[in-house]
Amino acid sequence: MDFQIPVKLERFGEDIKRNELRYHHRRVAVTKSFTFDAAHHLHLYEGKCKSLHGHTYHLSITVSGYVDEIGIVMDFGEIKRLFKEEIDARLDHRYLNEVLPNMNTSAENMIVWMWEQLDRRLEADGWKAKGHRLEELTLYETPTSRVTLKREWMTGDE
Ligand SMILES: Nc1nc2c(c(=O)[nH]1)N=C([C@H](O)[C@H](O)COP(=O)(O)OP(=O)(O)OP(=O)(O)O)CN2
Ligand SMILES: [Zn+2]
Repeated sequence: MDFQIPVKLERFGEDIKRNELRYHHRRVAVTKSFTFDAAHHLHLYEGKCKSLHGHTYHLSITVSGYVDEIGIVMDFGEIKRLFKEEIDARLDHRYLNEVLPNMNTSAENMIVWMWEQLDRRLEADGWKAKGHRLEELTLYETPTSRVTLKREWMTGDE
């Protein structure tokens, strides 16, 4: 039996092709946000945070790259996989002073450590060779306290 593509559907396909031509190779940033829970205390700190306590941390990861043939920069699911393997698997429901023994577990120190893990992983998985870059991380320690790290501050391009 002959199958005919309806004219309307054919036109839709043409529209998609035109869209590809227009947006392919545009650099766009994609962001995905996550939470994890952990306990910690601060050394060299006078105040309540020198005692053991916990947070539900919120982390937003932003990666930029070129829009590909199907119209995406990086699957949000892929960012989730990086987060799960590099951050969540190591920090969720852990005592941070134990799993990050060489640093004081301030939000500032933690976000630089997270940057190093994610950036190394983008390199190792071949994303950087395709032009992808880690652009920005934002880490909320509480709903009102957050730290931010941008690519230019890590590379000295500011
Ligand atoms: N610059 C930083 N200051 C503080 C950090 C830090 O990592 N970097 N950490 C802490 C404590 O670990 C803890 O996060 C308390 O933070 P804070 O915002 O003071 O939390 P509160 O819930 O008390 O905030 P309020 O909104 O004022 O109730 C301390 N400082
Ligand atoms: Zn804290």
